[in-house]
Amino acid sequence: MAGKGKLLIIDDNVELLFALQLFLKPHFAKIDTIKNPNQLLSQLEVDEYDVYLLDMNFKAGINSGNEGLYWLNRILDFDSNACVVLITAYGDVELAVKAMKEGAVDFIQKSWDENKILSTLLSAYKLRNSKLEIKGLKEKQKQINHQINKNTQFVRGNSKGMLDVFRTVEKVAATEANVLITGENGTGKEVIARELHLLSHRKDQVFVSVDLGSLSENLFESELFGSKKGAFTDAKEDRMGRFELASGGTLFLDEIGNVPIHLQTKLLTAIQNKQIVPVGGNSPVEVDVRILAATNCNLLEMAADGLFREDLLYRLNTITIELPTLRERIDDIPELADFFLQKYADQYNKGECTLEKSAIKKLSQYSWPGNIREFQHIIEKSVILSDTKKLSASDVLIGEGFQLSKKILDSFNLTDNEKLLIEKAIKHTGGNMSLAAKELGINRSTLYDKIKKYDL
Ligand SMILES: Nc1ncnc2c1ncn2[C@@H]1O[C@H](COP(=O)(O)OP(=O)(O)OP(=O)(O)O)[C@@H](O)[C@H]1O
Repeated sequence: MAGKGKLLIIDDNVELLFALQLFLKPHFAKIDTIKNPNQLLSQLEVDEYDVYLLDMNFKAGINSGNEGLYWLNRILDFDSNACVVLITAYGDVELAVKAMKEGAVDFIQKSWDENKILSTLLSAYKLRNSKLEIKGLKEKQKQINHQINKNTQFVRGNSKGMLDVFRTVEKVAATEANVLITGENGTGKEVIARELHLLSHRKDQVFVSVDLGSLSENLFESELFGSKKGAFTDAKEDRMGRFELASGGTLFLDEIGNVPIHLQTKLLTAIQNKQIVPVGGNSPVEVDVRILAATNCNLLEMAADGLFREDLLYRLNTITIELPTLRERIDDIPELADFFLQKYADQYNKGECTLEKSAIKKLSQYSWPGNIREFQHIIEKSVILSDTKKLSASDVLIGEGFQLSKKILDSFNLTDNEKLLIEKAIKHTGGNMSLAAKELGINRSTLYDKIKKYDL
């Protein structure tokens, strides 16, 4: 069976070239040879090789190996994933080590046996395939990131509060500073974190978000730091945690104020040492992450009350960005309304829709305890239910979902009662979704799922 891969042999010993070509022919799809290394660059212009077998010494009498090192570097300049195996004079181990430091994958000493040279070259070919696979995956990751980033459109707004926010965002994005983003639920903290990532040097790497508010204490460590096979009953294989997944990119720690104090210590150690130890493992793994964190809690107050570690707070809040509530940025309501109107009109095939002045007025007068998240749901609901393309005040369905309670007080229906309890919890906590979720005994993402499901 014919071999795979292309091999280029560069050596000034013509007999050796001939012998090697004959012996290796069945194992490679193509073998070319060059006896004068000066022809190497022009050869690389015409063809691409998987593996190179390169002599270290070309000129009779000069055995410094420098010429081999020179050509090694030219090949790597041309293709950084090239797999170059060097032929060294017997006893030239020091030189071979130097060459491997410069990027050669292996070396064989002259007067080799045939099995040794074949196995070295076939291993180099395997390595080449792995390198190309990694290159392909990195490229794919870049494309996927690019696609995700393209889809995350948002409204910057022109209100004074948001202009201040973006002034800070633009100053700190390109730095490696950790940023703490504060603001009520639904004000767009994650949107701002993504924007910071996109404007940073890490933009081609991943943005990994973790909702610490919805992580149970049991899962906290394994989710963040990963786990080794056998660490607990269900750990059937090694699993990477969010820190390691985000390495090279940005890690967004959402709802940081909900982390119990004893777990804060573990978080601090990981951030401080830039190392994590997976659950069930004993060796630390280096991680290179930029930390962005968000909360709707007042961490300074929590620190004063002994509920949040001060040292962790100072690690996180090198820069703090405070997002205004929607009721503090009423000026942005027309732009936001237009943005979501177009978005949902497209999504539900409603054609070109517009909002009449009365509708904008109604949207501007409401207090928006759930901020932009609530605003977005109201526009979505209004687009779905309206019979007209020109939406007026009566088509804007603010507060319609909260009519339920009176009707079903005496009902034993489980769904109705679940809706009622959710409504009550949201009202009781003044729209604070984390607190409402806590009172209901569910996590925040489940609460959001239910709000969407019941159209509340
Ligand atoms: N400026 C904006 N433009 C468009 N959409 C936005 C904007 N800000 C927020 N949103 C939308 O509002 C919703 C809530 O935003 P986001 O999750 O970023 O808020 P948050 O403050 O992190 O919320 P929470 O505190 O509940 O985690 C999301 O669907 C988001 O896409």
